[in-house]
Amino acid sequence: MVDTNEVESHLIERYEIRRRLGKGAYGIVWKANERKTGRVVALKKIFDAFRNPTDAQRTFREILFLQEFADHPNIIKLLNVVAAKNDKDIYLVFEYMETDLHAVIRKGGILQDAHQRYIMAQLMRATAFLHSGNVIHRDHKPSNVLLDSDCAVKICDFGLARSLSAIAKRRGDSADTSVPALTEYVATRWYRAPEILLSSPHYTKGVDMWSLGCILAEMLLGKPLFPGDSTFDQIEKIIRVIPQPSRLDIDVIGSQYALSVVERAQRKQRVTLEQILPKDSPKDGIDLIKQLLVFNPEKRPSAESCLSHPYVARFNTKKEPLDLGYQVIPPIDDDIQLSVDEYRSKLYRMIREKKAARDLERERRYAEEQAKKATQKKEDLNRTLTNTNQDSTVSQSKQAAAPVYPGAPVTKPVTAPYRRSSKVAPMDPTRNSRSAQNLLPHQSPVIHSRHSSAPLHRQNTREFTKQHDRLLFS
Ligand SMILES: Nc1ncnc2c1ncn2[C@@H]1O[C@H](COP(=O)(O)OP(=O)(O)OP(=O)(O)O)[C@@H](O)[C@H]1O
Repeated sequence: MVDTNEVESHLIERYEIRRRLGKGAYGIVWKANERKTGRVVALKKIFDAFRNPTDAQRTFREILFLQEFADHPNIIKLLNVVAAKNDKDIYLVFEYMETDLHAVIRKGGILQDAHQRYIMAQLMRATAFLHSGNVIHRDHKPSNVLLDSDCAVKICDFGLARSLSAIAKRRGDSADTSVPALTEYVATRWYRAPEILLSSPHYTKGVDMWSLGCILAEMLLGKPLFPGDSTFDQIEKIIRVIPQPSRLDIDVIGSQYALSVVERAQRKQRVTLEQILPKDSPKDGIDLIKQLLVFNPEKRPSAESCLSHPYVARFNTKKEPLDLGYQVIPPIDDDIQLSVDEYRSKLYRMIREKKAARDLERERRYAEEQAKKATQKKEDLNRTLTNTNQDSTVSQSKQAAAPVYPGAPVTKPVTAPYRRSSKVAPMDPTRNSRSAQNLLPHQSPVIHSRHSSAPLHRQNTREFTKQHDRLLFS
């Protein structure tokens, strides 16, 4: 039963709330129908989004990064941001996904080997894209991996994401791409890399790669690989499985406690990954996990290089770019906490500016497409005219070189009428390549039918904004 009191009336006017999808630490997510279009969306209410500077910063980051990475098919699309009338809560409207990886793993028996590989390939692509913008997600875990019935993956929840470029810029040292550890880092313990657990003063893209290793192991195992119930228990569970770190590996993370904690954790009986994982686990899958779950973050492979690993290579068939093309630098220094009001007004301004820039870009692309179409039309028309002239020339007289009418230019003899099929256009390799989806068994038992995913960002954007000044985005 949906408690509609939890959603403000101006949202109810716009969205029909269907059912609750999930509840996280920061908000509730509902499935809803946009009344005007009927499209299915996920509505996330962030409670008291600006309660204190830390929460305000989290809200700010989440929206900022969602906007930056919106164009990747494996990253959830933010369709709208709606401010609550109380100016405290914020509603985020997302494209709807049927389930998440946590729910699917918990049900058990749904994911086959091909699904698991395909999911990993998509996670690697999304992560490579984020990392290309020099951003780390910092909260990769199964409940942040959304899925649909075609096994398409979209990662969500960017509340902990951080820009490495911003840190480097602040330090005036572009080569240093690590983030100083922050006390507010609250990512789920089970997926935390050892350097975070050991309070390393900095961390890198390697933290996401560690979490991806944990996710793959969880898919094979059917339950979390390292379900620690305290920070030390977490370290112990990790250390007894992964290869023993060398002194150099421990020094690399620059944590003052690391050596003593690791030595204490090493007292536990060791166990191999092969002993923990099911007997029929694919060898290449185990190999990928072993590469990702190494103590020294510098020795973990990058997301991009993982895409050529045999476990995922066959499923890496998508052609969308892996590179954002620029580095994301948030307009607010991450280490300076602003007041709640400053965050709020900066956020609203940023959303509006981004939207204006995107509208402009969309219009530019639209104009470009139209110009291309017009040129094509003109060419087609010219071709048709030429053919008509040629045909009539041939049929009117066999004297091809003779002018059709006095003063007309001499037409060349036509040996065959123009036929489109006589010239075969070069094949677009991306169109005919079998997508990974085709390789997969369709319709898994619990992930039901997929909803249409028309290019939503093209729909009625202006109208929405005009309709209600609380609609910040759209
Ligand atoms: N676009 C979506 N489509 C369908 N379900 C979604 C969508 N977005 C989120 N969910 C569901 O809601 C849950 C919580 O979402 P989200 O992680 O964004 O919230 P959160 O409060 O930031 O969570 P956390 O406590 O993990 O930080 C997800 O695990 C997922 O089950």
